[in-house]
Amino acid sequence: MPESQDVPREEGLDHSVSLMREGYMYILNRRKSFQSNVFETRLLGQKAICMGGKNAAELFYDQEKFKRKGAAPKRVQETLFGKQGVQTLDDNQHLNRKEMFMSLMSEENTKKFIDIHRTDWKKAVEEWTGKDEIVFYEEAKKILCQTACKWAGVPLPDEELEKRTNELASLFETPALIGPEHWKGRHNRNILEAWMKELVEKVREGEWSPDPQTALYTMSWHKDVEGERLDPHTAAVEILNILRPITAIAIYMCFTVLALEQFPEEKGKLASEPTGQYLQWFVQEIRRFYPFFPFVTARVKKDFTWSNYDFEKDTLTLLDVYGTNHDPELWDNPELFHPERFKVEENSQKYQLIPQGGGSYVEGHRCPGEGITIEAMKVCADFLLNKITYQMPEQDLSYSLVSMPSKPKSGCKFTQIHWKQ
Ligand code: HEM
Repeated sequence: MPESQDVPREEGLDHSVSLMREGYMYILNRRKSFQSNVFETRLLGQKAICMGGKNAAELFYDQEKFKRKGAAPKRVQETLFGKQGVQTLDDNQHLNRKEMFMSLMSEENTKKFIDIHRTDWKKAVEEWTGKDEIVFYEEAKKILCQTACKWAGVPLPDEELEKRTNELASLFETPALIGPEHWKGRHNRNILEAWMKELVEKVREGEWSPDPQTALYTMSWHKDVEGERLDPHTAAVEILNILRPITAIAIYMCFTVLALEQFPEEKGKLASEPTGQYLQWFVQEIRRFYPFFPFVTARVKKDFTWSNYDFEKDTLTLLDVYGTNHDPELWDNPELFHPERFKVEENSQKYQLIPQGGGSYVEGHRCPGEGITIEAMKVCADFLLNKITYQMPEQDLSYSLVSMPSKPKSGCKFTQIHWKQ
């Protein structure tokens, strides 16, 4: 599909309803029917540009051309992101904040994360073996919430685990819902921010001393571009920017279960390749193949022309994340689950495989948690394949391409869980 000479325009007053109705496929459907990787439409009562593909991703991550200020819809800020977080910053302020996140992702800290996570998995499996049935999604969220809090230096008594897991999960489960279900997410954000704010104040007053490598310590003492400490609310938002997405890896873990169920031949391939290379490809393919983020948003920073199209300052712009990962121009048989496609290194390129954003980690808005997401998924695959046996009773494992975020409908029920001998 060309970045068209005449960028097509979707006629009509507003297409927000179509976006909700078509979900992950909204942009790709139109890119295909317009035969163009860029088109203009109207969303949320304003003009919007939608684009997808490798060249569009490269353009979208050009910090000179796009900004994030004012780009996230209110319902997303009030649940998923929070206000004043790194997602909403530009230029030096963003760089300063992003360096703070990246300082947590060192090799040593990643190793610490993996060790904690393995321990939490073992503890959880001990409990599962005494139960008739578990819903894997619910259990994975608890394991991840526990790991996230330990790794971030946030104290979490066992009796609060379920409550905090549910609160954190509602931040990513409710942004696209309507009515009371959505308001639950907003309410829980207020509760969680108050919890984190109190902890930051305790750290600053010397009442709680987390390890200096942790998010709680780092965000409590971080200084912004003016050399000032973050206000406690902003520090709280950023600590939640660690705890929430780690808990959300449960969705990818469910898709890991599903991939092993839908494509059982993968088990043999994973078993016969001891170096871990195939596991890396398998995890990459899960992140490419299954839906998570449908798109990401920005606004045009200043007027510019690209492929004969005039991008006007402040126009809302959506980059098609799901559609780029399923783009027939970039992927052979994109609807085929085929981990071997990652043998070709270019396929992991920074503007092609973009389930967690594209471009640079430090200068751009690409997800800083990509590395630990991949590691957590590998730990999960190792437990499912090598450490435990389980049965999956009859259940609805289908997933929707409309509800966001999507996951297998049953949540993946397991019975007869045992340690592998
Ligand atoms: C569950 C799997 C995850 C998915 C699907 C995911 C996806 C994404 C996406 C699509 C973006 C936006 C990129 C953009 O705006 O251009 C993002 C940004 C971000 N993610 Fe993740 N993420 C995941 C896990 C994580 C983890 C584990 C962490 C932290 C430990 C994390 C922290 C962040 C932060 C702080 C940002 C904002 C970065 C910035 O604006 O500079 N994410 N993620």
